[in-house]
Amino acid sequence: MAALTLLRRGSAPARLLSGTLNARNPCIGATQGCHLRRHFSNNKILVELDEASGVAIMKLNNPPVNSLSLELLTEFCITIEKLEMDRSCRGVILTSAAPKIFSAGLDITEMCGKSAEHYAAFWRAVQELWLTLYGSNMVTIAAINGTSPAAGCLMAMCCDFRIMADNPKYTIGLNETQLGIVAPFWFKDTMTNILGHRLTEQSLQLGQMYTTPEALKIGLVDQLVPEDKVQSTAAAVICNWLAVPAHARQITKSMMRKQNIERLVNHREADIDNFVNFIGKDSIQKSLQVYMDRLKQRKQ
Ligand SMILES: CCCCC/C=C/C(=O)SCCNC(=O)CCNC(=O)[C@H](O)C(C)(C)COP(=O)(O)OP(=O)(O)OC[C@H]1O[C@@H](n2cnc3c(N)ncnc32)[C@H](O)[C@@H]1OP(=O)(O)O
Repeated sequence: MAALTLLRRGSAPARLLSGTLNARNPCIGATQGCHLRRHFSNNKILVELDEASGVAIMKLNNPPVNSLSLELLTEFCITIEKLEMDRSCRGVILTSAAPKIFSAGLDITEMCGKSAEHYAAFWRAVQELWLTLYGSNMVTIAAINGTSPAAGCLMAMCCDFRIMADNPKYTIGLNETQLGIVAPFWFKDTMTNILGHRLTEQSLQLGQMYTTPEALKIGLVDQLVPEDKVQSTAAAVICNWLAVPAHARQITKSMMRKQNIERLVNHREADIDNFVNFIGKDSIQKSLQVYMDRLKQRKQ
């Protein structure tokens, strides 16, 4: 099932056309103290949906570093699809349940020493995450409360707005080349739409991880706030986004993202073949192993 919500629902979806009392300002209910909260979680994702505001807080919960395993990727897509179908949900704040780490990116162990079938299933799930999140009709805000390399950064870049904790220890970026691997074209396209061609080229070639002031300066994140203000700022920002007429905002989002989404949809199988061939190479397996060994040695 291709999770192409924006393309599937190119015009305003029925659930929004049906309207609600607070359709113009969905945060009114929340400020009036009318809180109907629903909690649901699967193994790796915690969700709290406030029906008054229409906002779900979605927390990645895969300790110690929220690496994106096949299980987490699958649960992530199911959760977004579920929220997308839920009439009472119109926006998602994506954040981490782990202290200091938003997400360590793809689970490297899923890309080491496994079969070609496993690599293909894993990569399909990574694609699905991107299609689901980047193509979501909902307002999506990344509340980046920790370091966020590679696919962690990609997840944040898929969102409509990025708020990051202003902590000198946190970094964010697409560091794939540092692992000896190459970010695929749709990672590159996502970053290019945010940073522009020149900066993306430099950033990808160097596998650059940015400090928080650097990330703000180049526009990789939209706002820096003190660590204890990340969630409250995200809640305030999402209210502003939800106050815009939904159908107009959604069509605009679709217009801006459609080309990138179609590109992956049209080349999905070739992209999987490419990944499987690339990641299965002895030299690439060696690079990943060296990288993992270095990570472990840092601790000793
Ligand atoms: C064609 C191919 C394209 C593929 C595109 C790839 C996209 C990706 O996302 S690749 C993944 C890139 N991620 C990274 O480079 C991050 C690596 N991790 C770190 O830099 C650090 O772990 C940290 C900054 C995220 C956290 O540091 P710290 O709090 O000091 O925690 P540890 O380093 O001690 O890590 C704890 C534990 O977790 C393991 N681990 C860390 N990252 C990953 C990961 N991405 N995948 C799998 N496992 C990871 C780490 O090895 C430690 O394990 P143990 O030693 O067994 O405790």
